[in-house]
Amino acid sequence: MFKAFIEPFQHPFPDLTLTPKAKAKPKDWSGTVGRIWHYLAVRKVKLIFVLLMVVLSSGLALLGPYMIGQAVDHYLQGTGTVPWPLFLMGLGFVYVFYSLTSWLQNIWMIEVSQETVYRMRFDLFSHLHKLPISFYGKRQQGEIMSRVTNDIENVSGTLNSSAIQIFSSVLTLVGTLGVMIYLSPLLTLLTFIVVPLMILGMRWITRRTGPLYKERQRNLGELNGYIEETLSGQRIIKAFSQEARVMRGFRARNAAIRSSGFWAQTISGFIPKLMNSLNNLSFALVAGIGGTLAIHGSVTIGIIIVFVEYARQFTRPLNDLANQWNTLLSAIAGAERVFEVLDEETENSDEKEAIALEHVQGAVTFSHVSFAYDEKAPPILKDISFEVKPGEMIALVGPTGAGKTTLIQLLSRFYDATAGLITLDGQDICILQRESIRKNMAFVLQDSFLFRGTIRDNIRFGRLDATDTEVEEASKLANAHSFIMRLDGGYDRELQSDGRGISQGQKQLLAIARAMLADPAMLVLDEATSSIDTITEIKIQEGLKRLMKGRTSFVIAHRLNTIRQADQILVLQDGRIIERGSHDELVKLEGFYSSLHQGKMASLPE
Ligand SMILES: Nc1ncnc2c1ncn2[C@@H]1O[C@H](COP(=O)(O)OP(=O)(O)OP(=O)(O)O)[C@@H](O)[C@H]1O
Repeated sequence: MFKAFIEPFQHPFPDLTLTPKAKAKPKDWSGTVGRIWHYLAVRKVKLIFVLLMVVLSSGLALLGPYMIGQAVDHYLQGTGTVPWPLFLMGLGFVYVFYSLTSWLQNIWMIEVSQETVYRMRFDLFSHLHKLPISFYGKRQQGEIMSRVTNDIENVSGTLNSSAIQIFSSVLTLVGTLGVMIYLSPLLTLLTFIVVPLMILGMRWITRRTGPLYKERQRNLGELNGYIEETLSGQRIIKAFSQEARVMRGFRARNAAIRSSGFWAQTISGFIPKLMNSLNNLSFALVAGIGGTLAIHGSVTIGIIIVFVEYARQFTRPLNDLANQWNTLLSAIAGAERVFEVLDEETENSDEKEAIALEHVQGAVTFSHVSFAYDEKAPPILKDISFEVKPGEMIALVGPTGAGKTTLIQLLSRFYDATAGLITLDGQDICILQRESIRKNMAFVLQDSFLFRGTIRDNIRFGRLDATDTEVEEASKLANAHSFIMRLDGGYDRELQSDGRGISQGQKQLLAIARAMLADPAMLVLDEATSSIDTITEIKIQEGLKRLMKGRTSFVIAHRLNTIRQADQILVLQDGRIIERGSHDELVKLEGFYSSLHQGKMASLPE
């Protein structure tokens, strides 16, 4: 139960947020774009250069056809000799310079967008480490991962290509329109007759594809969550032969992505077709009516050449706009999902004046503490009161679901009590910094989490500045040294994620060593229940005994023989303390504990 939430918090990450960000929730599209701009603005100067290059390249794209038209008219009308070598050099210069500005714009924008997503990813990841445990209870890990990876990648891709392309397209459109009106208002009108049709068509299409892209991102997150869950649960899936059921679940989620992806892409696939058809119509109008006008001498051939070229040029940005629009919508959907997480209240946000406890003694009191995970649901802990002196050992006993883990969660402030008071060394824990409480607590759990890395690094997770000698000393006290030395590579042996490759008992010995190194004033031990051989168990018990010496220890007990020495045993049932005292006192009481002890209950009741 503890495994998933405790260890990552033993060394909470400092406040690493890179970019100050607007806190308002994105209620709409423009809110999200505004927040992306916040990130982009970090590279303002580069961005200005990019925009300058876009303006230059758009201008050069207009200049080329204009020069060709002018040359043709000069030649046909015989109004002057065309200095061909100079003209060709000029034209060559325009196109080379056009390529250069486009290339520079591309390179610099890649830099801006990579910096943007780097900061976004960083902010998101560091924010994730500041969120309360309740946040993780509500979501699948894979779904959260999808936001850090897929959604952010989506924003990156769009910034690289679409954002600048859209700006460039708008510029080209406006520029083309200006020159066209200057050359021939009538031909301009003919060319632009198709534009309202294009806009209507695009609006019709994007209105349908926008929600589909959003749905696709959501489906992708859902699929990632499912994959993560089923991969980490492989052992159970195989043990219960549930492969077929898992495949059915996968198929349904995969099909949902296929369906939203299919419709989004099919409908947006109409855009180029629509644009092409309308483009051809515009060509035909310019060529047909323009040709007739040229015969009557109202326009020159050069102008018609310029118009045909511009007609192509202005439909290309329109085409691009339509295509990029979809990508942009999909990126905004991704960014919204990222900002949604960034807007989640952090665990520390209410603690500006919180006190840091330097030297914790380990005196703990609970007085009339009640707690409910959900305000509307009945409380899980009811009127809990007890007192622990520094260095005492407290055992928590009770049936499953009695509230033992919840009680510890309140002490470590993963949740705050709904009523009552909890103190540590006489201070209300609500006015203490969470970090200072957790730094003074270590957890040794049934299934302790180990990270990918060497055994040495995993032990050093208890105290990052510990020397190699200190790591080995702690391992010796924890009874872990001898098994580590027998392993291939010893302390440098690489562990796979979650300590796969070593046994359950060995994992526990490493967890004891880690806690020993952390040297905290308080300990939480979730006793191993089974699956550990007798010799290893003796070693673990010995290690734990040394670890508990002089520290306030809370032991969640599953078997009674290990808690005989406890200074206090609290028997919990349905969130209440029903019995309390030492082992001898409780046996004499002839109540719940005594029945357990005499073996009247084969195991703790459900
Ligand atoms: N995150 C949560 N949200 C809502 N309810 C929860 C949550 N965690 C635990 N509960 C509920 O709170 C009750 C007490 O759970 P808790 O884990 O504290 O019991 P426990 O005594 O430690 O049990 P076990 O020995 O099986 O670990 C249970 O009914 C459980 O369903």
